[in-house]
Amino acid sequence: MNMPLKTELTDQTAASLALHRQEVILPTPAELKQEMPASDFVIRQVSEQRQAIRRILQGSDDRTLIVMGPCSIHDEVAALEYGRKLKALADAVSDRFLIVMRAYLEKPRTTVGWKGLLYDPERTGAGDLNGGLRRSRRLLLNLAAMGLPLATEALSPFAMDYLGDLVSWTAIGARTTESQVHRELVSGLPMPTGFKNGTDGGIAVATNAMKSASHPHHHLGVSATGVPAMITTRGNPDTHLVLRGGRGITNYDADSIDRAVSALAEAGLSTAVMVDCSHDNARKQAERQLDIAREVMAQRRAGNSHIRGLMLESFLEPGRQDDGGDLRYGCSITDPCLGWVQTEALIRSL
Ligand SMILES: O=C[C@H](O)[C@H](O)COP(=O)(O)O
Ligand SMILES: C=C(OP(=O)(O)O)C(=O)O
Repeated sequence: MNMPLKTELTDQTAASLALHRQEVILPTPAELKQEMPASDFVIRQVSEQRQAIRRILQGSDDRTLIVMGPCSIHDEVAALEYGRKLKALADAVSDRFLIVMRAYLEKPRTTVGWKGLLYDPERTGAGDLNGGLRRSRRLLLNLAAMGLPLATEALSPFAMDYLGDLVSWTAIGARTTESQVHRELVSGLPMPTGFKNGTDGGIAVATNAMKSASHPHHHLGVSATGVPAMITTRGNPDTHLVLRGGRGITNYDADSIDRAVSALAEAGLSTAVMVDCSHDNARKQAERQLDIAREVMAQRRAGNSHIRGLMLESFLEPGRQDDGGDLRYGCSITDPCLGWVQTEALIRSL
């Protein structure tokens, strides 16, 4: 196992650079995967789950894809308890829904804040990617062992190299959909990926992202063995739009969805749409997700076959809490979530 190692920078330029940044050596993706391998069974399961998601997005399976779970994971014990409950629910409704668990390990921040288990698992502010990578991979392995398909937000362009083999669906968030680096990343990802609309509610950034990510790219990266590499990607044919509202405006109503579908069709892109019932659509009030999910499913039942998925933020306990002191078990420390009781009742009622 690689021990953390602070590099000594020797020449003068490097010394001045060292004032601005420090380096802690991490395991390479290949080393971490060797230390914590995914079994052949899990690899096959992930591949089948990705295929099942693709079938829904392409319309050959008319179930609804639901990506749901905590806004962020800060406590692995609570995440595993949530995963067990979710798996039982997912099995019970599998004739109507394909449920994928949000196992979000990286959080994009509007300015600053805790960036997720991957970066700072003890939430001390000091950062610990060595610990975060291992704890993140262990958690995904344990959740995958339950048979759950897993979703993450792909934020760091490098994190997927460590964890992507366990992920069945991923999102590019509202704050990064416009980023060329993220579009290049998605172009090389092996799983279906949703691009969120921008934080201002505009969908053009997402349709541009889908076009860009469907093409091959060459970009600067790091190989599985940790050396600089030119990465050549194939283009990802399995991207779709996620409507999450923006700047006080919601976009889950029938007119907004129609406008989005027309824009996608005009651009020659997949018209499969997922509605994120949380974020700006819920105006950060978790309980609004209940009505939004019902309203969107009603549109679907009324014949809007472009609606293929929902996203929900849900955890064991409702609401959110500020981090620090005695934390309420199973309650979000980032955005507010539905509690489990509300979540289960909602899914069964849909
Ligand atoms: O989904 C979570 C948050 O909306 C996102 O990470 C931004 O959070 P922030 O505005 O609290 O930084
Ligand atoms: C940060 C998230 O969403 P968005 O990018 O829509 O804000 C999220 O889904 O956790």
